[in-house]
Amino acid sequence: MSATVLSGKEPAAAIRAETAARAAELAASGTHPRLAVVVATADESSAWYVRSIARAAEKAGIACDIVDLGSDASARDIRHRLAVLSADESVHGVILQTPLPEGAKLEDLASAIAPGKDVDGANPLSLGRLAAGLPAFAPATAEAVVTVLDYHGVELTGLHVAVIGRSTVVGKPAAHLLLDRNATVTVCHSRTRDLAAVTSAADVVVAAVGRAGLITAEHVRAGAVVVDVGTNPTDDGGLVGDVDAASVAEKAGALTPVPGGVGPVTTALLLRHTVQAAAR
Ligand SMILES: NC(=O)C1=CN([C@@H]2O[C@H](COP(=O)(O)OP(=O)(O)OC[C@H]3O[C@@H](n4cnc5c(N)ncnc54)[C@H](OP(=O)(O)O)[C@@H]3O)[C@@H](O)[C@H]2O)C=CC1
Ligand SMILES: Nc1nc(=O)c2c([nH]1)NC[C@@H]1CN(c3ccc(C(=O)N[C@@H](CCC(=O)O)C(=O)O)cc3)C=[N+]21
Repeated sequence: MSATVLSGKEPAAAIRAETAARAAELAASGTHPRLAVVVATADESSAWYVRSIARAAEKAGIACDIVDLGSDASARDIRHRLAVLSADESVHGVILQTPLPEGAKLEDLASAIAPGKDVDGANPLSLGRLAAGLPAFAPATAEAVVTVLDYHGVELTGLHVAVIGRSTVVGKPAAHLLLDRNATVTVCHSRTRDLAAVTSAADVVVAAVGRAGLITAEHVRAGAVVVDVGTNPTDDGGLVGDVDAASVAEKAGALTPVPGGVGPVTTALLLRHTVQAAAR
């Protein structure tokens, strides 16, 4: 028995099409949606993401400025640039890539992103509003997790979901979005004792760690739904998830692939948020 593949390609294409149509409407009325991507890292998985944002933005009719400050940028420089972009009326969305240089903390720097332009939900105000159930942009990756499950008809109410990872970009906001959908959520991290025991009690496992192949069949209950958020570059230029797909596919009921799962949906949602920000 092999797990059903929960592809992100179809929901991503639908979101991109709707986003391109809205971008064209806005352009016709004189607003040209623009996203600024601030980069201060040489991380390869971040570089993959930035390339796919630039490509998808172009296709959707959204201008995309890559602002590369280099991996030795200071926290002060990054913060200043975010503030300048936030004050620029021609820019509708601002995102800061992680990881960041030593000593720079996303939660701290992102407070310089105006909440209305915070299309990746990185400003602590956005995360606070999300946790409080108030309107805010959710981090695109966290929203992509729920979007993929929705698209494939996974009804979350009452399910036990184990989220592995507690970052501000993925784990924490994903836990809030899942709670909002009436799931029972357990958040795991590097200090979790007996990870496999915790995750194999869950109906749905969301892996957002950043370690290739960490999640094996022993972490997963038979028939469970597994969402693989990890994007780990391989030596030969490929990309693999946090889930050991070969062993997990034999036990899980359903599994999102890498590539072609959460990633494309993340990119599509980021652009949707940008158009929403431009429409305001
Ligand atoms: N597909 C997509 O759209 C996206 C993919 N990603 C990918 O998702 C992954 C996670 O990203 P991000 O959240 O930013 O990463 P972070 O490094 O910020 O967070 C990783 C989390 O995993 C936890 N962790 C580390 N090792 C273990 C372990 N052995 N067992 C259990 N938990 C562990 C850490 O725990 P602790 O807090 O205790 O340190 C931390 O909470 C990366 O591969 C990244 O590239 C990220 C964003 C978007
Ligand atoms: N503030 C911040 N927010 C992020 O969301 C964020 C970040 N920093 N830093 C880096 C990680 C990594 N990440 C990816 C998203 C999509 C793909 C993606 O779309 N991958 C394609 C393959 C790549 C391609 O085809 O171009 C796929 O999975 O099919 C990859 C990686 C977001 N991240």
